[in-house]
Amino acid sequence: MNSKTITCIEDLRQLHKKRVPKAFFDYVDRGSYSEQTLHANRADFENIKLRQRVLVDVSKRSTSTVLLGEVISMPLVLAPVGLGGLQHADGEIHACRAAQAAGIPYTLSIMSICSMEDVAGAVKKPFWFQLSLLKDRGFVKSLVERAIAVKCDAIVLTVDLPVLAQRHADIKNGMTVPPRWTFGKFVDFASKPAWVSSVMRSKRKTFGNLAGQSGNSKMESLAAWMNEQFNTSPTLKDVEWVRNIWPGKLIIKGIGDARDARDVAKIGAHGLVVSNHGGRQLDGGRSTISVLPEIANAVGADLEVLVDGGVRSGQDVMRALALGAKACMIGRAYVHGLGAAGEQGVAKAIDLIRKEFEVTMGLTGVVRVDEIDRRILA
Ligand SMILES: Cc1cc2nc3c(=O)[nH]c(=O)nc-3n(C[C@H](O)[C@H](O)[C@H](O)COP(=O)(O)O)c2cc1C
Ligand SMILES: CCCCCCC(=O)C(=O)O
Repeated sequence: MNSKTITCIEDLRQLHKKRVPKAFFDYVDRGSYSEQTLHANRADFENIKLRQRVLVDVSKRSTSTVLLGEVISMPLVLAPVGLGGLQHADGEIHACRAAQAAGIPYTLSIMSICSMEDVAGAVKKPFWFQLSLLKDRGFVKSLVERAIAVKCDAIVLTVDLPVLAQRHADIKNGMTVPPRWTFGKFVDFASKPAWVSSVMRSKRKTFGNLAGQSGNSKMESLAAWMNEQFNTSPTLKDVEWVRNIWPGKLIIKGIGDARDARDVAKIGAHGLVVSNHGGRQLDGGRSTISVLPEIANAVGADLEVLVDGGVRSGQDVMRALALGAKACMIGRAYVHGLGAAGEQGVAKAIDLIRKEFEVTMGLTGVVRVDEIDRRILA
């Protein structure tokens, strides 16, 4: 990667597309059904106009903030992303290292290729772990115990997958468990030799956290196991159950309605993420940035509100903070960096957003993160 000619997240996306087989790139890039929500997430950010302020001393700016009691270098968190290790060999380790070097939290997906023990053994600081309420509660409990043992900082409990939506591109690309092989796919893989030699040769190719679960070594039984395990429609009682078995910080991810937000505040979660799973679940739903103000109003100071979905720049981070978020999560923005160039690519994605955020602070007349509010919006 020629770091100097990469000037925005879209450049990393183009490089990612060039380097990673189409099925894996589309798995990241695309959304569910007609992709209306995927596109609304972006379009609604672009419609929020910032107010230019000058004649204010902005020579000394700080992007740092406090999130859930921890000082972080900017209001940004890497979101949980399944199958990261198929974008780049040991992808989750690369992403976590880049986040920690940049001073921001990293969230490991339950559906990662590297297990939480693999990541903990390869990085210096604690990270966040994303949990799903699978049907086998004994197994969920064992994941929580493992998260305690590897000293995870927080659990991010994802609740927006009560049923699984369809992603047309994944079906067309044979991005299924087990994968469907076609002649076209072989040709595509052959045109990405660097990816093939690293990812295909990597010893880690299946879901690390699920090792030992129903036939994890056999793709067919893993598919059946996953379909059964994810189809559980959890309720608030289940969230309370996690609250009772996890002693640390708990963040509920996938909230899109003020009623759910108030419920989550009542059961003593520390934070929530306004999220529609990056436009990969409910299609036809509202963008997250348009839902954020009503959720921030509904919970007030009871818990910390994060938002994700469509964040691609430091300007987007400013818009989200102005509308009530304490921080943003990014998914695709960093995975494009991961697919493009591993740890260096993720570091580049974070750095691009950090620099844009810092400049945007200066051009909207603010020097501290806690000064950002609705007044910076036109
Ligand atoms: C390829 C991919 C895999 C994802 N896997 C997970 C996951 O395992 N768990 C989860 O809670 N969210 C998952 N998400 C959703 C992200 O955590 C996040 O909500 C979303 O990417 C935010 O939208 P953005 O990509 O536009 O930033 C995934 C998203 C993508 C793009
Ligand atoms: C059985 C489906 C698991 C999906 C896990 C990854 C994910 O959340 C995604 O959006 O993709």
